[in-house]
Amino acid sequence: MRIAYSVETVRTAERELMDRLPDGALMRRAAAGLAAVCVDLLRRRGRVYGSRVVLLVGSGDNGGDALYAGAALARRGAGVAAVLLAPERAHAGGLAALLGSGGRSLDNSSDPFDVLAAADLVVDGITGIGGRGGLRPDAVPVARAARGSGAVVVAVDLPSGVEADSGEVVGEALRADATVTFGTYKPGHLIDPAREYAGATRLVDIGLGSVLPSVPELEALQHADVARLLPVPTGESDKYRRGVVGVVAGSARYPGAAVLAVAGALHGGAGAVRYVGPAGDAVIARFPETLVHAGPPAKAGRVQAWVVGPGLGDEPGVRDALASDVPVLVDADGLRGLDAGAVRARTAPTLLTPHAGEAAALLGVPRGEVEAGRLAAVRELTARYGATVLLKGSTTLVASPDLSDPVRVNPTGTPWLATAGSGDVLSGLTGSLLASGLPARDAGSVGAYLHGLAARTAARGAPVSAEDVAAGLRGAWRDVVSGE
Ligand SMILES: NC(=O)C1=CN([C@@H]2O[C@H](COP(=O)(O)OP(=O)(O)OC[C@H]3O[C@@H](n4cnc5c(N)ncnc54)[C@H](OP(=O)(O)O)[C@@H]3O)[C@@H](O)[C@H]2O)[C@@H](O)CC1
Ligand SMILES: Nc1ncnc2c1ncn2[C@@H]1O[C@H](COP(=O)(O)OP(=O)(O)O)[C@@H](O)[C@H]1O
Ligand SMILES: [K+]
Repeated sequence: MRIAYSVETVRTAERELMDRLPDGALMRRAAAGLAAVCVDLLRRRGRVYGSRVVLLVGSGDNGGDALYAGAALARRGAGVAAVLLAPERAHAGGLAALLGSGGRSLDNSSDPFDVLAAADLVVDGITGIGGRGGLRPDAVPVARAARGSGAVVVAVDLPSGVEADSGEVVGEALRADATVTFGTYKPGHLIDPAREYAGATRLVDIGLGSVLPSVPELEALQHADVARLLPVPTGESDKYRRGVVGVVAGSARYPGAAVLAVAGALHGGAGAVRYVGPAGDAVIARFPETLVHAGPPAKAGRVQAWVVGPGLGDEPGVRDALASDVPVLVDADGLRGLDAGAVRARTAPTLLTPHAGEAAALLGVPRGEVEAGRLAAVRELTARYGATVLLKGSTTLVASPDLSDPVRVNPTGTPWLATAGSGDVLSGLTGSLLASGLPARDAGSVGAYLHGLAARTAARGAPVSAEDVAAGLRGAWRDVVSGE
C-alpha cells in the first residue's frame, strides 16, 4: 500500500523525530537521498564528473536540501551553481556546505539564464511543503528557463508551486521529470494535476515511519492489497451465495450501455447477473447467461446489490433501487437530480460513481472546479449524500462518509480509458463486487483498480474500446492474484 499524509501530520512527526536526533540529521538524510537520485540520473546521461548542475534555491528548508545535495555533487566533480531566489534568507548551513565543496552561488552580476540553458540537471528547491499559492512572480522566469532547457529537472520533495495537501495547482508550477520526496508521500504526489507535475516520484526513508500515525490521509492499493480483497468462491459456494447483481441500465436510445454494464458485471465475482430494463434482447444476444427482466426492479427478484443508471435516459428504476435494502451503485443518468435525502435515509450502503461533470452538477459548481480540486470535491460529496463516492477521471478517488477512513487513490488506469462506455463497464464490475459482499469503499477501489489494469494492458499505447476493457478484466484479475 502506498500511503500519503497531510503537511500538518508530516510536520508534527518531523518535530517529534528531530527532538530525538542531532541537529540537522533529517536534512542530511534527505539531502543524501536526493544526491543519490541526481547521481543516478546524471550517470544515465553521461557521468557525474564534469556535469553541469544548477540549484534553484528558495528561502526555506527545501532550498537547504538542494544546497546540501549540491555540495555532495560538487564533491564528486560536478560543476554546481546555485541560483538564490532570496539570497539573504538562503539556508546558511547548506550554502556554506556548497561553497566549501567547490560549488558557487550566482551573484547579481551573473546571468542565471545562460547557466540554466547549459545545465545537464536542475534541482528545484524553490518550495516544498511550505509553498502556497503557486510560484511567486520572481520565481517564474527561472522556473520557465529551467523547464525550457534540455536539463533533467529534479524536484526536491514536491514540484515547486503545487499544493502539497490537495494536489491542486492554483498558479504556475515547475514541471519535474522526477521528484524525490522524504519520509512519506503527500497527497500532491498521488492526485492530479500535481501528480503529473511530479514526474516519476521516489521516496527516501528518513526514519519518519516510526512517528507517523497509523491511519494515513490517503492510500493507494497495490496488487497484494487487491488480491486479499477479491471474492473467491469456495467448495461451499453456489451461484446465489456468490451474490446476484442487478443491473438497471440502458434504454431504447442507449441499449449498448446495458450490454457494457452487464459485461463488467460478469467479471466482478457475483454468481449471477440479473438485467432489468428495455434492452434485454441486446443483452441476451451478447450474454445468454444473463437473467433478464423487463422491470421494474422491485418485481425482478432478489439481488444482493443493484447497479442503476448507465444509459438509463429517463427510464425508471432509480427510486426502486434506492428503496431496496441492499447496496446500490448509482452511476450516470441515475445521478441526475439525485435526492440527497433519499440516499441519506438508506440503511444499506450507497456508492455513487460520478465523473467530474456529474460531480459538478451534484455539487452545483463548474466542472473545472472539480477537476482542479478532486479531493475536496469527493469529500464534499460524501458529506452531502452520506454515501461512498468514487470520483472518476485522471485520478480516480474513492471516499467513504466515515472520515476516519483514508481516501483511496487508484494507481492503475490510462488516459486511453477516456472512451465512451468504459464507465458502464466499471459500474457493472463494481456492482458485482458489491453483490459478492465487498464493502462499498473496497468494491469501488478494487473495481477501479481492475478496470484501470485491464485498460492499461489492453491499450499498451494504442486506443481501446470499452469492450476491450471488459475483455481484459479476467486477465487483470489473474495478474493481481499471481502478483504479476
Ligand atoms: N522539517 C524537516 O524536518 C525536514 C524538512 N525537509 C525539507 O524542508 C521543506 C520544508 O521547508 P520549509 O518549511 O522551510 O518550507 P519550504 O517548502 O522550503 O518553503 C517555504 C519558503 O518558501 C517561501 N514561499 C512560500 N510560498 C512560495 C511561493 N509560492 N513561491 C516562492 N516562495 C514561496 C516562503 O517564504 P516567505 O513566505 O517567508 O517569503 C517560505 O520561506 C520540505 O519540503 C523538505 O524539502 C527535509 O529536509 C526533511 C526534513
Ligand atoms: N484522463 C483520464 N485518465 C485516466 N482515466 C480516465 C481519464 N478520463 C476518464 N478516465 C476513466 O475512464 C472512465 C470513463 O467513465 P465515464 O466518464 O463514466 O464514461 P462513459 O459514461 O462514457 O462510460 C472512468 O473509469 C474514468 O476514470
Ligand atoms: K521543490
